[in-house]
Amino acid sequence: MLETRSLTRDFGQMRAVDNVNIQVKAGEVFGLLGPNGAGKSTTIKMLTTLLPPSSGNAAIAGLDLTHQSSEIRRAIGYVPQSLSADGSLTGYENLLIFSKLYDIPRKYRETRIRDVLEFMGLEEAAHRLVRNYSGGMIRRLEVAQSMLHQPQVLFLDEPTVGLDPLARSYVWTLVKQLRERYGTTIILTTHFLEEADSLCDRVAIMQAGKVVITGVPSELKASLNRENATLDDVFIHYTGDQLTTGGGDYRETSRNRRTAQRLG
Ligand SMILES: Nc1ncnc2c1ncn2[C@@H]1O[C@H](COP(=O)(O)OP(=O)(O)OP(=O)(O)O)[C@@H](O)[C@H]1O
Repeated sequence: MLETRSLTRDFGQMRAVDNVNIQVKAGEVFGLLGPNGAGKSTTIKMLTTLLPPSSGNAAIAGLDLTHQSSEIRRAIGYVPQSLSADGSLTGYENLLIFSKLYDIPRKYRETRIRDVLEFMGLEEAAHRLVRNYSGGMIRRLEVAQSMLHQPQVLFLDEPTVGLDPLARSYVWTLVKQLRERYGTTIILTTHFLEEADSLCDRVAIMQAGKVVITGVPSELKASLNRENATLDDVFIHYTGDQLTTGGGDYRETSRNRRTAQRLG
């Protein structure tokens, strides 16, 4: 369903994503993990056609990233880290705008909107202003927006950042159900490794732009040959001590805090 070939992105002298090769099968939940600044969001931005690669390419749903970007946009959904719902509109109105953006024929709009509202548990809140929603409800609305056109591949960039544990676990449950009900292939980034462990079929750990290891969480843990190894242990094993290697700059820190603040 998705394959990258030496996908690379430079910002000036800095190589943010360095020859990344990943393959994701149809219906998989695939986690992109890594410390702050590892290149996860930049990879997702390239795969969602928002940022052109400096070199390399990818195929998504059988489409070529470089030459078929508008077709790819129809085949994918994307929930960015930053806010993608309008607080001055109701949930229903936000969904209506997205259904028009996605060119969903008028006769299907109402049914699709009703379906995603029901799926995300937002029917009762549909006609309330989004600025009065909780952080968890906003995230669920954003996922609802991104699945209106029934995408084959859904990208979620830190879907649970800034949410309390209960709201987080609800979002994860919905992600699981999304795959089960619609067979959607899901590619997500997260810093919650325990959750990635229980949710993702496979993960790739990135550091300094490169994928350092890819695998099934249970196999990665077993490969450490340590009793009760966790995905945290795997992460530390492959990325080293982040206190000595940086771990995010001012721009990332302020962006993450803003995201956490608006959802918190
Ligand atoms: N528009 C940009 N201009 C310049 N540098 C950028 C830009 N976007 C990202 N970078 C840099 O690219 C590197 C990778 O950033 P990216 O946001 O992809 O990391 P990340 O793994 O998603 O981090 P986080 O977990 O904090 O979201 C970082 O060093 C970052 O400062």
